[in-house]
Amino acid sequence: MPSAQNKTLYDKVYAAHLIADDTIYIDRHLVHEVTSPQAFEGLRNAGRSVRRPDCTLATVDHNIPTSSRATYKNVKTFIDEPDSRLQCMTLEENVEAFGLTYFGMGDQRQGIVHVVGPEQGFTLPGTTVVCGDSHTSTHGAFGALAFGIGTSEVEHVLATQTLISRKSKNMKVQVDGVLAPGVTSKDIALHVIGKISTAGGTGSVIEFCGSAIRSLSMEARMSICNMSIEGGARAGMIAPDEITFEYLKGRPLAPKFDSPEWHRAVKYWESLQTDADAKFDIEVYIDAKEIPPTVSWGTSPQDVVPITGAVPDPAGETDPIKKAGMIRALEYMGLEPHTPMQEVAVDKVFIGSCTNSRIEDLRAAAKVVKGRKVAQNIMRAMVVPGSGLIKKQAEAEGLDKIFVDAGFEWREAGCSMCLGMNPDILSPKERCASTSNRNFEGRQGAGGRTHLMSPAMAAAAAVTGKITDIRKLMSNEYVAQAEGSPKIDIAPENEELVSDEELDKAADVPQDSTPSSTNAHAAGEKPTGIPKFEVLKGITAPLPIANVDTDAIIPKQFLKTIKRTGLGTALFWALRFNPDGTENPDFILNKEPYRQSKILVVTGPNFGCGSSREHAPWALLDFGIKCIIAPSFADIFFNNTFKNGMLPIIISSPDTLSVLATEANAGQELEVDLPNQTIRNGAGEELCKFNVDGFRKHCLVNGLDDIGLTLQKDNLIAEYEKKRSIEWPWLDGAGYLSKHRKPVKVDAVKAPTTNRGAAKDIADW
Ligand SMILES: CC(C)[C@H](C(=O)O)[C@@H](O)C(=O)O
Ligand code: SF4
Repeated sequence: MPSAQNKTLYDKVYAAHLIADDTIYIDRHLVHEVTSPQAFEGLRNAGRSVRRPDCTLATVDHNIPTSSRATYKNVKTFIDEPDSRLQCMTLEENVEAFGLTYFGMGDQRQGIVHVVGPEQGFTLPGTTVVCGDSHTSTHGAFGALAFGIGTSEVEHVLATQTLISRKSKNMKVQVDGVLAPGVTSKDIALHVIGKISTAGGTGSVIEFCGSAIRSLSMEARMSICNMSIEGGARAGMIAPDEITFEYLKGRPLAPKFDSPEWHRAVKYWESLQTDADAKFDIEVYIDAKEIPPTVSWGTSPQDVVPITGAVPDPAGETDPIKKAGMIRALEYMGLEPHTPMQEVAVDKVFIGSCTNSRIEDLRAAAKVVKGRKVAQNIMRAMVVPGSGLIKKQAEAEGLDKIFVDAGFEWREAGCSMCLGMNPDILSPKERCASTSNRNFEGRQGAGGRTHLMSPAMAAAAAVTGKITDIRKLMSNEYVAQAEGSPKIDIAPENEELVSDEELDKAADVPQDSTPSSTNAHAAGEKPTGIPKFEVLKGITAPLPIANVDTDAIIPKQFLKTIKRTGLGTALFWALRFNPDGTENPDFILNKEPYRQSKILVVTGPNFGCGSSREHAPWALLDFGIKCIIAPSFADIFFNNTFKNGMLPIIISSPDTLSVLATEANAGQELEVDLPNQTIRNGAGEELCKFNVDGFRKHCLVNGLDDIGLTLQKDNLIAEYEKKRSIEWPWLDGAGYLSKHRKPVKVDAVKAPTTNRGAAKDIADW
């Protein structure tokens, strides 16, 4: 452990939240409709309450249509797609039943969860922030330790306000110097990922530092931290400074500006700097002037080239797994090696997502678009602001008019075509210039082709009809600022909000309840169960693919369920099935004996990268696969498997992996013995040993659910909360909740009548 003088920012925030044995306190929990239904269901089944409703903020973003809300009354009548509607209605029932602050579709503050948190001042320096969403890394721009979690962990945080989180490695990405004109924080992010790869940050928390980073606005910093998950990192962080404090001034959920509490908070926030002699496990140095406007060519965020570059040639790649991946990516993307990127025509343009949908992004795009028209060949160009308040701000500045005059659609806030869980999708083979963060196969729609780039570059592609070097369209006034622009109210008294009395009535709130008294069940808490894992013997399927992302393990259309079961048929959907729905006979799990597989041996690194969707392990489990062996795993996926009684095994020796893959290729069974940490062949001969974390092994072998175990530490959690109230009083029950709602006791939680149509309409509040 580093001494008091040589700590990184991450070391400091982690240490300040440590309660016991890798258990950290969570200050801020953001919730959305996709990854929460099963977590709330788990709470209900165990009779548990939400420990800190005052530290929890919910909104809908992934499933909602981005069409005009002029006729909006409620989600039940507004959302056509039944599964999307069900997921949003389920969230509304849950926030009502558990007494949580919620920004619904009728509320101007609704938006993408990672846009809303910072905008409201819910995200603060030095806090721990989690959400059932991989891009929670965004909030690290404030010097918060912010990371995505799976649904089981969402349940853990709701119930305990803590998380079991092992200390990660410290990684530094230092970018010094001045960015060249036309180069934005999105280009920094893409350039860094191209350099370190999508697995480069695995097991690490990245601190972004250096003069180029310091010069960035908060919004630009958020775009970089947002994409640190694409670099495989657990989280990205930037030390707070004057730019951070300036951004937080006047935010409704931040300490009141210039109050004694504000000054106390700023003093603390100023201490959140990496000490001069702190050591990092990994260091990456980049000269800002070497970063060009950057664009992706393939199906992984690491597949990037400078805008002046060309599509790469797999012929030059010697690693067989990488070469096969490149060939597949080029075929999927419909690109020929050596094609100059600027000759690639696009069909659609998407400006939005939690990476690039903030006001500065829209201003940068509008500057390029102003006085120009969307090119003839562009079938659809959309601007989707990240929140209702950003939309309002942009309209006050007249940006909507610039976009609409040019031929863009001006939409309502949501995730939209970033992943297309709502109606905004690409058709097969359509090519999109997108400001989002992921270009995985099928990400924006089955068969759709995504090129990642900055908002200015996407705007340039819209007006020229092809991928374009932004520098060709730039005028001298190109700056991401709007001097003297009108300021809108970011804490509007929302007419859509129902009255306090109605809220209290709706939640049946006991007036005397306090946050720390909500854990009515804590004292007698017994650990409940997950399936035990001891010895697993079975057919093992070989998978020689690198960077298998969770979108590939289970695509977005299957995330709309509110259950954990029945996802086996969706496993590896695009690999297993042809576009016409027939089976792809070449895919390993469609062959005998692999249809019966219980184990997967993956020979490429970084299995399970990308999204935090726990649907990925649920789908594997439902198919029958309980153990995955791979050279490395993405962090969130790795955690999620254990929570479901599954065992991910890291085998980093290529020779050992090849022995296991040979058995698998021969259709032989393997035997995984967890108590003895041994893998044997079908005849019982030992092939290798493996390592596993002691606590995780204990939970798996004994079938223990760690929520129950954590709740046994209730006195430590309560003690920490007392200390937190004294040291950082601004983190308690502030803002909207204290104004509108009180937390609920466990026995006041009413199970909703049903998750289906019979449930009563719930207005936004
Ligand atoms: C739905 C959610 C689990 C997912 C994530 O974790 O990232 C989504 O936001 C995405 O971008 O793929
Ligand atoms: S990455 Fe896309 S889908 Fe995921 S939270 Fe951000 S905007 Fe939504």
